[in-house]
Amino acid sequence: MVNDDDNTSVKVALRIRPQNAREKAQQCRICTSVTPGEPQVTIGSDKSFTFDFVFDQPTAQNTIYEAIAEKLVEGTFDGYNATVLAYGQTGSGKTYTMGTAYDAAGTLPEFDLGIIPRAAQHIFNGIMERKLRAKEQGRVEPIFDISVQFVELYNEDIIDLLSEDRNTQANIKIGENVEKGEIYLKGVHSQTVKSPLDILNVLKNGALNRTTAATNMNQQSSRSHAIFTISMKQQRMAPIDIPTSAENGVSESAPTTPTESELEVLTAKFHFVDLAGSERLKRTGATGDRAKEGISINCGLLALGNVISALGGAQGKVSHVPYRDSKLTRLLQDSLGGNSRTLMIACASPSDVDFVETLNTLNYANRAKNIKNKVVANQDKTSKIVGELRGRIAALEAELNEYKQGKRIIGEDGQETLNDQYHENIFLQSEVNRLRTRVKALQETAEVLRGRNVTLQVELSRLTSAGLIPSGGDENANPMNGDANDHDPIASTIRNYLEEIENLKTQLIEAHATSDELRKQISKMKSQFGVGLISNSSSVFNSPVAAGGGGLVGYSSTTAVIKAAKEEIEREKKKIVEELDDEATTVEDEMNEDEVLDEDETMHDEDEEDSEDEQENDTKERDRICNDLATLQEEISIKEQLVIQLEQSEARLAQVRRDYERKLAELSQRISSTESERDRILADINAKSTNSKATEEKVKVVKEEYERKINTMRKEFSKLQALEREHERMRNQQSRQQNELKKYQHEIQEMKKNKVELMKQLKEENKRVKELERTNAKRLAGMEKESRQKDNRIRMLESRDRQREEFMKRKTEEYNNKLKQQNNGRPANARLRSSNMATQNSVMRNQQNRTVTRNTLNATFNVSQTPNRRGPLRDLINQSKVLTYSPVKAKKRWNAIEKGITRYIVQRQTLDTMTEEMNRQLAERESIRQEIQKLENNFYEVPLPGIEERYVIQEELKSVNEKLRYVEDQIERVQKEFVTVEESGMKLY
Ligand SMILES: Nc1ncnc2c1ncn2[C@@H]1O[C@H](COP(=O)(O)OP(=O)(O)OP(=O)(O)O)[C@@H](O)[C@H]1O
Repeated sequence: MVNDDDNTSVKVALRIRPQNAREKAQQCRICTSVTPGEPQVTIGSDKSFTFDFVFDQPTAQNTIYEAIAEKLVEGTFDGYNATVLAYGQTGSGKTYTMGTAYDAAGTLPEFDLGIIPRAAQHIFNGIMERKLRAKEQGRVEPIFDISVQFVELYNEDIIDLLSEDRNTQANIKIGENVEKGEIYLKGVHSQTVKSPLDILNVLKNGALNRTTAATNMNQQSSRSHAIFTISMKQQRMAPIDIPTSAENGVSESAPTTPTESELEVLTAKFHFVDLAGSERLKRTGATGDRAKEGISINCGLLALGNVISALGGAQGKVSHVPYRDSKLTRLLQDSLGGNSRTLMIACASPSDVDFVETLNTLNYANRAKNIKNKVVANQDKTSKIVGELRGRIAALEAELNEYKQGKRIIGEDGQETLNDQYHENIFLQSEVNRLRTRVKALQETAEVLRGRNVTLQVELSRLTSAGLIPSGGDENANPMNGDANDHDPIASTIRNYLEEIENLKTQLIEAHATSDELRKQISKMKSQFGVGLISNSSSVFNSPVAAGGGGLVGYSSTTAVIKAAKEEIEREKKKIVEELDDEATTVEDEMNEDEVLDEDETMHDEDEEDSEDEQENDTKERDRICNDLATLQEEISIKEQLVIQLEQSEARLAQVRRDYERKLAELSQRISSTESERDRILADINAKSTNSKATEEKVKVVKEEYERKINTMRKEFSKLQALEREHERMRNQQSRQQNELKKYQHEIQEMKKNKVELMKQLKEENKRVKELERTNAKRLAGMEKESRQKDNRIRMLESRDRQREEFMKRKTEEYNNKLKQQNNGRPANARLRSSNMATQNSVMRNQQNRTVTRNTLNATFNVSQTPNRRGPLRDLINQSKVLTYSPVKAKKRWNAIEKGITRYIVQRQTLDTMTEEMNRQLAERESIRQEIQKLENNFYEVPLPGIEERYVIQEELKSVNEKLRYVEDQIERVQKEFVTVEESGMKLY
């Protein structure tokens, strides 16, 4: 059971908390603004971010829950894992939003309850609802097992918050179920819960054990990452789809009816992750243990940032994700890029004092948007297997039916073939049916003729008794009688004419009878199978109606055959196109993979040659298979053309048939009118037979007239005959075409076999390629490990380098001096420019120092760097990477790396200096505010100061307020410049 949106992106929500009392007291400005009606936030004056959800300051807890968490909790009832992750600086509201610090004593008002307590309530309400529904519907009630775990990650140690025994903590291990792609904790207590209150008690007890401490920024700051997990196991009776059996066995596409139900076991895990604050160490003013905690927190979050970057990298191509770099990322492995619906809530402060932290949070969250997870419901294996087996049984039953009917047989060579006798049998049966129809028609004709004979006999005896015809068996006197009247031209003409009429009549009756019989058969078939089935079924091709030749049914059957053949071809085409697409994607992926491999293999020449040969062979082989598939596709297109031609000739045939039928009807109409005319004239002649001369005259006229008429009719009749002959010719052609169609179908069958063969080969090829991929991936992982170690060494060297560089201090001093000067009236941009110049100059000077370390770095950095997306330095290294090794290229590459590093350092230094400036200005703003407060107090002091004194205070207040406005403008300006500098260079992570 795969989810519809099984490729689900990690959703990101931003929550901006209201300003706290301290920020209000400091009269901090609000630096964030949310676009109304849009999930968009702007920080500073013009830097905007868009997320899946954005909640501004006044948003209530229940609104947040309903908008983002409710759906995820519902999903756990269908077996989908979920993770909610709160990220942000200290005091930004992570714990408040998640509800991790729940107080079961009930001091927390309902309004303030976070996501976890609400989810607990929701889960148990859901359980009750489902049980009640099952009861009402007379079904077996589902059984639920809910258990919870609560751990914290403190200084890279996993601590079970539900365990009293702190000694067992060392035994906690992270395990992985590779088959399910699931990460779990060994040695962690899992507590079964029976009610929402149980969950809340567990939450409270765990929260009490959690490591918190007061920092500069939050009185109760969480010093660890907390993961609260609710596991749900559900056993329920789920309806199963039973395929209905058709007459010819059970086909795969047969409609299904949900009649039975079977036991289904679903499991799901919901992780609630409350991360520790992401702020810089400096801001919390932490020292000692707090500082150590801070470093550990930042390492974890840095690793998380690297994982997010790797997963959300360019075009979703992920080569290596460093999950194992920290325990936090390892624990969240299945929530990031794995089997879980994941939501990250970025918590932020609106105040300008937290400008830099908020900007960092927004950047971090922005990258998480690109992560794609693969979400699959956790259904137990047994239910899955039962479903698969049921399908298999249906297919086997269908096959068995075909064997029973003799449609399929096993040849002497053990190969399965379609039975010729079966087809012959069906053909003969159709022939018998056709003849049976004809016999019936002839019987009906005979019946009509018999009736007509009786009528004529009666007429004859009537005329004889009336004396109009001589009696005594003198048949010669009867004008309608043949041979004896040869000498009488009128009589012979009339006789011939009558004979012809009789023949035509007989034919007409037979045609009517045949058509009636066929019509009956059609309506019988319609009522038996329904119209759709008749027109679609390919068995109609062999039906008696089709073989019966001519008529509407024959036409519709051939149309059905053509339609079926076209559909078959369409299906084949689609399959081939899909397979070719798949193949193209695989080839493309492999090509890309090859590129990556190529890069790495520049340093492993021997391996490279072998691998290249293998890959070349693989490519050739795949090309060959692709060509074969393309040829097959071409042949099928040709066949398709032929089927179209068949269809056209079929249409022509139908037209001729229609003409023929119409003419026949007209002729029969005219025959009957001529017949009545003849009767009338005969009666006249008989009545006036006394006057022979006049009679002769009249007879002559009548004769001439009739001869003319008969001639015309003969002409028409011969035309009709020509039409009939044409019809016959077309029918022959049609049967030839039907044979051709059969042949084509046989050929398509053969082609299918070939295609199966090709697909097999393709599969084998893919298997081999995968094997190769696995080997390469292993090698790549090894190389990446090596590369990481080298990265660490580089980082170490860089930090030592930086420590040595005293120029930073000098530069800052210079900057501060310049700033002071600028405060006295110099324009802002000039100041920034000079600051940057100073930075550049310092860096230039510093480059000379750096050449010493450069040799060391040179030795450390070799061309074997593997691609990864961890941080800007690694990005630079990857960007400047060249495919083949040469001293010149290596030098160029080194220069590019060095330039990048310099650029990055300059950018970091500028940002750091700007942050310091911002902090200094914030501090200045604070002192101005205090000064204002003091002046205001003096102004309203009791007893009130004198007028003069108050005037002086007022003047002072004016100038201090102006100063405040100036400082605030400065803060805004630096914030703007900060965003610009940050955007201009590499990203901070
Ligand atoms: N949306 C909000 N509405 C009202 N108060 C809030 C909101 N968000 C946070 N707060 C308050 O702000 C203070 C700090 O919040 P909280 O402890 O949740 O921050 P945190 O991000 O978890 O910090 P840390 O990382 O240090 O643990 C708390 O007193 C909390 O009640």
